Amino acid sequence: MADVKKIAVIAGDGIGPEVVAEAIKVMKKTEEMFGLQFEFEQGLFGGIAIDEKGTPLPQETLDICQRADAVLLGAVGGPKWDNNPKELRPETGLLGIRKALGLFSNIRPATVFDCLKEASTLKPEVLEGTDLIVVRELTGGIYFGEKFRREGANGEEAVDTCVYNVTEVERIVRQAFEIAQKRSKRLASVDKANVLETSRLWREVVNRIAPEYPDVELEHVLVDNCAMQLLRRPSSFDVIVTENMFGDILSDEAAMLTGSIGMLSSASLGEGSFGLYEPVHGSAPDIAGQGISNPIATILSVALMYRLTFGYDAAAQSIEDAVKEVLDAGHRTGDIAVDKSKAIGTVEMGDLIVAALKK
Ligand SMILES: NC(=O)c1ccc[n+]([C@@H]2O[C@H](COP(=O)([O-])OP(=O)(O)OC[C@H]3O[C@@H](n4cnc5c(N)ncnc54)[C@H](O)[C@@H]3O)[C@@H](O)[C@H]2O)c1
Ligand SMILES: CC(C)[C@H](C(=O)O)[C@@H](O)C(=O)O
Ligand SMILES: [Mg+2]
Repeated sequence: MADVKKIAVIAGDGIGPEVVAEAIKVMKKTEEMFGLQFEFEQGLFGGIAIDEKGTPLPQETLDICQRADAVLLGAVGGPKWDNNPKELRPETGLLGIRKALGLFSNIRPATVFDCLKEASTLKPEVLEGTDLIVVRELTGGIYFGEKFRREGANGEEAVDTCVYNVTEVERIVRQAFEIAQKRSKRLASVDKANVLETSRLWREVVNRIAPEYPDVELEHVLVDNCAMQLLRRPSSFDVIVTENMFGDILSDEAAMLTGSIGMLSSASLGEGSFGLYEPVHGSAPDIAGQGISNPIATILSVALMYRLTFGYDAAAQSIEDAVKEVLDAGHRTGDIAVDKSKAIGTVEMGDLIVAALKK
């Protein structure tokens, strides 16, 4: 039996609780099969925490996360809280937890399953061989810079500042080079160095670090061009490293290569093995409560947790193989179904993946 690992579960809003329930089902099955032991502790987070505790990230939820070995997060947000002031927005809780836990590195793999090529809006031949990772800086940049309103010469103005220091760039870029070294050894650093000072600093740091990784082929790509090349030649990318906001946008774009945002898992990491694992998608208010959301992004996030935090590689592989087997057999939730009339629900997809797990 492996040691007991503490998992903080913060399911959040909208489809968050639905997809997290399926991921926990998978974790429980792998406990039996692989001799793993988890202790789950639930915390209120996001809009539901605003409603019940008056803040999106209650201290007790942060405490649960801080005493855990890993965090499993669903999603936050919804129209109910969209007009709230900043400190009473679910998204502020999400940024707060990333910052409080020091999770500066967000790893978002976009792997195209062969059998899902027809689910993408792109031509199958363009997608052939696409398997990339977006490494997104997660605790800096415009998300965390000073924000304020002021009275300008022409009336009210809003200001968002974007700040990066050398240390913040160095640590994420080193991680990206190291990830690239373990993969196809190609790194695309994405910036807007033709316009932004933060991007010029970013590029300088990348160029200074690059000689330490001579086996990795480096290209600099401007973000607007990258957005285009992701659709034109997605399979030529291996690891993409970029700042916070560019990474947010490019990872949703990369999701469309896989067929749906419901397929994209993520790991948020700091210096040690502790990590927060969540699907890339949001709370999907348009489909919440209908039992039709795709739980695969969250289930694949568990596989990332097993590999990156716990080193449970066999159990991680079993989850990834089970997902592939279920998709190969033709089972689809609505977001990835070509024939929507044959789509299955969230719980059914979770059950099929649990049944396909093998030791
Ligand atoms: N990490 C997070 O918690 C997170 C991430 C993104 C957005 N959000 C929040 O979620 C709310 C909704 O945002 P949005 O609509 O821009 O993005 P979204 O990702 O929630 O939804 C975008 C579209 O993708 C679909 N979709 C998303 N996940 C799906 C799944 N698992 N299965 C099937 N379809 C899925 C939705 O139905 C919707 O049509 C907002 O409040 C936003 O701030 C939260
Ligand atoms: C909800 C929002 C704050 C968040 C982000 O922009 O980081 C989301 O879009 C994501 O990609 O995790
Ligand atoms: Mg996003």
